[in-house]
Amino acid sequence: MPDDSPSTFNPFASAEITPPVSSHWAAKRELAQALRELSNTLVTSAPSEELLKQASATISELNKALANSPRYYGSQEFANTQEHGSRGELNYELNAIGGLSNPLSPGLNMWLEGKLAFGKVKCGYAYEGPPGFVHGGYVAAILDQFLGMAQIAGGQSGMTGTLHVRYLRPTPLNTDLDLRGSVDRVDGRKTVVTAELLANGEVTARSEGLFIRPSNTLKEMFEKD
Ligand SMILES: CCCCCCCCCCCC(=O)SCCNC(=O)CCNC(=O)[C@H](O)C(C)(C)COP(=O)(O)OP(=O)(O)OC[C@H]1O[C@@H](n2cnc3c(N)ncnc32)[C@H](O)[C@@H]1OP(=O)(O)O
Repeated sequence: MPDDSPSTFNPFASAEITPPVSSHWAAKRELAQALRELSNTLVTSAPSEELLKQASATISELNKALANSPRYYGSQEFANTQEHGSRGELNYELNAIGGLSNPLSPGLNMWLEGKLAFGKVKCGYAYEGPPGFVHGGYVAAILDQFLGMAQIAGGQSGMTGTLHVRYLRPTPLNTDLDLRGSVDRVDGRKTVVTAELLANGEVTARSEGLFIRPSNTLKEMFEKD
């Protein structure tokens, strides 16, 4: 699984949101944001059935128009075109948790300051689990992605082998959430990373992840087209 990102591309260099690599992705980010707003409206409104059906029909038409364009299934297929950015850059657009062009992603922003990792995210009503609070599965997903980035400070990257989350108190919706983490230890192909999720300065969840740099066999599996 070679890193084909240009050496100048480091989305984790600062707290600034990494700009899109092209006007194509800028437009997609806008559409993804509009879709997030649509999701938020859908789960927080009670329009008439007539308006709901009208909206379904309009959106289906729009979907047909968009689907009738070149299709690339997954970041690797986009990268293979050599027109839509490297796989590293595409991760920043398409990733399920941090991708800004992916409307399902809450848009986790992450960066490294020396050996410390930081992150910011906000989850709207579409992420509700317990009333008024973020679903625990999303909390775990955010921590998984964040720990996966933080492991870079240990000098290698790998897949999540285990993820432990301790939910200390409910994580509020519609609140700026902060993450901070660091590498605890590196042992051969294994990296252990710890992180905390905070709301209004209070820790709501603590986590530890074991990341394993894949064996050659697995790497070959990733590399095959
Ligand atoms: C370049 C990549 C970029 C990867 C890009 C990074 C993105 C990270 C951010 C997103 C995070 C994700 O969602 S990742 C997606 C969720 N995770 C996954 O789907 C992972 C699925 N599992 C796998 O692909 C595999 O099982 C691996 C990679 C975890 C390990 O496979 P392997 O490389 O063949 O490992 P193997 O030789 O068997 O074992 C090596 C050592 O690790 C131990 N070990 C193996 N698996 C586990 C495990 N799950 N939990 C604990 N320990 C384990 C073994 O006992 C052994 O210890 P010893 O005998 O040496 O002591």
